[in-house]
Amino acid sequence: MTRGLGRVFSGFKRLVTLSVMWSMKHPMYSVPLRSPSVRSMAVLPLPFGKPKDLSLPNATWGPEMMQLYEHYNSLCKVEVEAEGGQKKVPWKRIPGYNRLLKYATGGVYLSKMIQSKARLFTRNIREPGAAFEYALFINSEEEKCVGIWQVGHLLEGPPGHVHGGAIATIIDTVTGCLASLSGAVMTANLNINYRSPIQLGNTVVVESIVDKREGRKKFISCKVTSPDGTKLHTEATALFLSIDINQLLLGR
Ligand SMILES: CCCCCCCC(=O)SCCNC(=O)CCNC(=O)[C@H](O)C(C)(C)COP(=O)(O)OP(=O)(O)OC[C@H]1O[C@@H](n2cnc3c(N)ncnc32)[C@H](O)[C@@H]1OP(=O)(O)O
Repeated sequence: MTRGLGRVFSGFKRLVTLSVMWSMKHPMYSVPLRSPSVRSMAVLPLPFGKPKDLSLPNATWGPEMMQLYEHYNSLCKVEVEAEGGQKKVPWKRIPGYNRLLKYATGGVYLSKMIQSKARLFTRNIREPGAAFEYALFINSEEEKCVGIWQVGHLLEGPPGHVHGGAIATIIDTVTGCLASLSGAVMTANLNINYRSPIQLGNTVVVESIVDKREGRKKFISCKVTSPDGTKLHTEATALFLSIDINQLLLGR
């Protein structure tokens, strides 16, 4: 039974992987996938339901998180003048899902059944409010990404405060989202200065901008502050390299 299902899954593996990336329109995979086979696969229906957007307010969001969400969400409705007298809405909220890939190729120790349960690291914990609650907003005109994050009790490092690795995850996600605006990337380098600890349960704002580009390289900087911007928690710089997503997925 398991073997039979495995065979069905492996047949669907590439199809679903690529369809999901396509259907979710995540900036990380926003470049059109060009091979004809990929294009035809993308229009086929998914064998599972529409993914739930988790970057929307839930009952665990505190007042600061809600205020920030409403602020950035309202920016997503503001039109600005673009070239040729056209109107544009530069801010967009990035929907947040449990996973980007249903069936990634996986490493040698990952069975096909387990692969099918793969989840985004930041969406690993199902309990709302327990870990990372977040929403990402991107401004493609200014090449800027802002993340609002409420950090739950399961992210404890030093007593009562957020683990440095969890902060690195937050920074990697926000800077990675910005870097992947024009195609798939991988983090090559992440350089973090922890300035002041973040209390568990607090909300922080993560702002990132593109500093420089050089060929495949994107240099991005990032700041993590309190919601009113008065307290600096963390500063970071990151280097992202654009990659061929097909090579990554096929493990070449
Ligand atoms: C919305 C959700 C977003 C989440 C984003 C999450 C992103 C991630 O976490 S990615 C996971 C963590 N990252 C990884 O696992 C990456 C592992 N590393 C790799 O795969 C590869 O080393 C990779 C892709 C970064 C670069 O490899 P490759 O494409 O072969 O590049 P390579 O030829 O070695 O180097 C290209 C250039 O970059 C430079 N470079 C590469 N790595 C680095 C580095 N770490 N520091 C500085 N420069 C570097 C090289 O010196 C070279 O420079 P130049 O062209 O001037 O000579």
